Amino acid sequence: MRSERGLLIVLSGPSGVGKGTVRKALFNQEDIQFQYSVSATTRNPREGEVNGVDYFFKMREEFERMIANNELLEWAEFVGNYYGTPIAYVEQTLQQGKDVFLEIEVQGALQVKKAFPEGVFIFLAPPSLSELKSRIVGRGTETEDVIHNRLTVAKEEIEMMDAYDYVVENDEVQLACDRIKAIVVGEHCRRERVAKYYKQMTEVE
Ligand SMILES: Nc1ncnc2c1ncn2[C@@H]1O[C@H](COP(=O)(O)OP(=O)(O)OP(=O)(O)O)[C@@H](O)[C@H]1O
Ligand SMILES: Nc1nc2c(ncn2[C@@H]2O[C@H](COP(=O)(O)O)[C@@H](O)[C@H]2O)c(=O)[nH]1
Repeated sequence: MRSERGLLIVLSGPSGVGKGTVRKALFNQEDIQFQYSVSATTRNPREGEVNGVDYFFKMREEFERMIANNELLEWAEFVGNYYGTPIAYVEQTLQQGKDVFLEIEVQGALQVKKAFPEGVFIFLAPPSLSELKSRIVGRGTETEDVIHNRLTVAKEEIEMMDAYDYVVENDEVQLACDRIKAIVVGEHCRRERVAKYYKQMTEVE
């Protein structure tokens, strides 16, 4: 027995820890049944990124209109650009009983936690700060200034780890994927057990 609404799964963590890499690896696996929520952003597309697949790329004015029209479940300004989660897709998909997967930064994840405390909040942690730095530098997509800013923010974000339900270390991509899948299976089982016992108890009365 599955609960009627899907689970909202939020993967978050500092820039460069490997959220995008782990998310892509997860979605390449055949047994994955989560639906990925594509975010909106005002940042410029990186080489190879496709509008509507990686992000919905927006002008600042368009994004601000989305904020004003309450079209976003959460949004944040991160190192000079807006990022946000379109609410309509998330609501419709959860309503259809499907699990929705968000990959977002920490300010946004904390906003989602307020709106959807029943979500599953996973903090992806680097093996060390020096490894985080080499990953973000090694990716080669940011200027030195942006790297410096992202690392400064990362130190503050790591302090928010405690607000999450789970911490998953991204030492190896496949291991991180396996841990996330195990968390989701465990959460479904836990919620189904609670629903079953709740039904039994209320039937007795
Ligand atoms: N487990 C891992 N071991 C080694 N390198 C990794 C691992 N996971 C990701 N990386 C590398 O680290 C870099 C950053 O990864 P990625 O872009 O996925 O991070 P991110 O958390 O999505 O960053 P951002 O928040 O800035 O978008 C990439 O070059 C990626 O290949
Ligand atoms: N609060 C939100 N953060 C988001 C969203 N989509 C992506 N992100 C996060 O932004 C940073 C930077 O991303 P990048 O693609 O420019 O490297 C990263 O931590 C993403 O996870 C969102 O909808 N809301």
